[in-house]
Amino acid sequence: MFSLNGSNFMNNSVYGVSKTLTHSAHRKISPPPLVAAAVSSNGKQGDGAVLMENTLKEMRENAPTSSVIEKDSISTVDGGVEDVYGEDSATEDQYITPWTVTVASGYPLLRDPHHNKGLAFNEKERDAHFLRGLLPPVVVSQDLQVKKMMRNMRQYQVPLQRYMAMMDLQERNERLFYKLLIDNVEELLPVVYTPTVGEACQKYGSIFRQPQGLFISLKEKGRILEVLKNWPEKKIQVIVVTDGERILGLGDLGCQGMGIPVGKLSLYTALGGIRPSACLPVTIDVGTNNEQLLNDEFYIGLRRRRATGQEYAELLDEFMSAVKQNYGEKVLVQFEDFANHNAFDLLAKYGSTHLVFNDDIQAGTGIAELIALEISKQTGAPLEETRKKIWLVDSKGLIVRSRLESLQHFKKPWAHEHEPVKNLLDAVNAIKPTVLIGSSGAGRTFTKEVVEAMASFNEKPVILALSNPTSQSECTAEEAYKWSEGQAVFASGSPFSPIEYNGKFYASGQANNAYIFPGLGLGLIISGAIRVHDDMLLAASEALAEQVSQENLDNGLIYPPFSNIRKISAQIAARVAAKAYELGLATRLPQPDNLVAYAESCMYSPNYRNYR
Ligand SMILES: NC(=O)C1=CN([C@@H]2O[C@H](COP(=O)(O)OP(=O)(O)OC[C@H]3O[C@@H](n4cnc5c(N)ncnc54)[C@H](OP(=O)(O)O)[C@@H]3O)[C@@H](O)[C@H]2O)C=CC1
Ligand SMILES: CC(=O)C(=O)O
Ligand SMILES: [Mg+2]
Repeated sequence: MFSLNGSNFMNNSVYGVSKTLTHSAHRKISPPPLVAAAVSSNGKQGDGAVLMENTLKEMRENAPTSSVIEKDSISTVDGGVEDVYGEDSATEDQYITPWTVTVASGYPLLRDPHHNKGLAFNEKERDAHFLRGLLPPVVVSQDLQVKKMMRNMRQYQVPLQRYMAMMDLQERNERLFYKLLIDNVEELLPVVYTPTVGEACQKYGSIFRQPQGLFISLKEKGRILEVLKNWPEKKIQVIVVTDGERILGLGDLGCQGMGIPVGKLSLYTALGGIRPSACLPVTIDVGTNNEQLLNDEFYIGLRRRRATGQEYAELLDEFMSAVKQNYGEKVLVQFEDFANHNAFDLLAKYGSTHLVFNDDIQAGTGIAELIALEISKQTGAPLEETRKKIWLVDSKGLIVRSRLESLQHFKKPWAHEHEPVKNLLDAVNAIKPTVLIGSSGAGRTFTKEVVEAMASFNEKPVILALSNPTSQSECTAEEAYKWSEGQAVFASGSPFSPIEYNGKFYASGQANNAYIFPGLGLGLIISGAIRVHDDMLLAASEALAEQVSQENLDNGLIYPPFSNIRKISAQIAARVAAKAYELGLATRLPQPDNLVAYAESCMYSPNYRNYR
């Protein structure tokens, strides 16, 4: 049976060979095990086993005899360890072997984020896994660890410090990281995701400590399959990939965009229950046109201007082919934060050959298309008619018929008959919309006059300021409520704290694709879907809308609280999976009777596992 739930991997089933183990765990070392299992998430032998066996062979040939090892196991006078493999004594021009270390127990176990439990290792585990003395005597529960981490986290005044503390935790103790995130999702989402992740990407070069995710640059052209094989996990189910050209509303951050796939995938796990080992963050580095980064001595990416045209297309094509070759037909690839001059082409090109979607454009101009599709579905009116209910404004003003020739192709369906209107305020006054959605990436474009106009012809104007991070929000929650005199139903891409206006509290919602993609991804995976269809996105939106209670609506909230997100994701996953079966795009047969229960049963739990 297919299961996403945790891993079967137990430390005892994996033999590890490490120099540290030689010294700290076994005073008399037994010969290296004859069979080395490459550590894969399910405990089975992966491709890496071959590499591991080669390393062992090499190690045996180079290793000292057992008598030397016995001598070696005695600490030297100054408390250090003897240089068994000659690494320390080798001069800089001599070659040394980068020994492969797999985790079995002892010190490396404490350094392995996938299995480390810190002070939560119990007495039995401390004995069985050579941890005695490596930890102070106290044994604590995971809940107490969460409590302590949250207390520490709240002491940081600067959001970026919280982000770095969370990233450190992810690198140190993965399950604790996810437990923290799941149990405190409303408080920590703004830390690992928007808005703080935006600042982290801007400063990624300076705060860079441990590499996260896979960096594929033009240097790797012709070798991308090899690069994918360097990634330690073999059973990848979701890839989030960016080329860093449109990071939130912050523009081109080049290679430093990596924070986004890392953050999105942590939400796939925390919010959607996809196993962390099944997630692969990727940044494609084709250069950057950001002069500031090109001149920044700490910039981590290629120091060249962006590749375009054929050079760009070939790299992306090699990547997409390698992904399919390495992980199969059913790996989900989410394109993230590509500039729209590439995003639409990539989606069109790979939509029919790969399991791909783009949560920006399928929720950007895509928002308009999905709303039109949904109205058409609910009313039976033709799509061409329902599109006419939706008007778009770009940097040049209202999108109208007379501009048709000069419009990018994705704007053309929205060019309706109307005289030209140059700015948003005039457009709002001319169209008198009931809902105003901002995804301009340009902060403060919903001015006082615009909000007042919305409030003048709507009892409850719906105002959605989707642009991220907070600095790019079209208006703040306070502005929306104040300028509309408390009438607005407001939600924003990055969260705002509740606002007090005229003695009343207004809590706004977070209109963010994070509600959708984790559940969508889970639904695609549990059904074994081979393509993403627009109807699946609609099914996901409908499932989300059904989670909004009357109480939420009465409080002016058009989104359910994030605190229920795992239940919401299971509902979304079930609806997406059902749609995949209905459309004949599901390959995991037979269809489970109860898709919600099945989705829930597949979700990763961050609770610690017991080790034999
Ligand atoms: N909340 C969420 O879940 C999501 C939020 N976003 C956010 O949306 C923002 C935009 O992303 P994306 O659509 O990919 O960006 P793009 O740059 O592709 O598109 C921005 C659009 O806004 C228009 N625009 C820019 N400035 C103005 C202005 N002053 N007045 C009117 N229109 C303007 C541009 O016009 P022109 O074409 O003429 O240049 C363009 O059509 C980002 O901040 C991103 O973070 C994105 C995805 C999901
Ligand atoms: C939320 C998101 O995907 C964005 O702002 O780009
Ligand atoms: Mg995005």
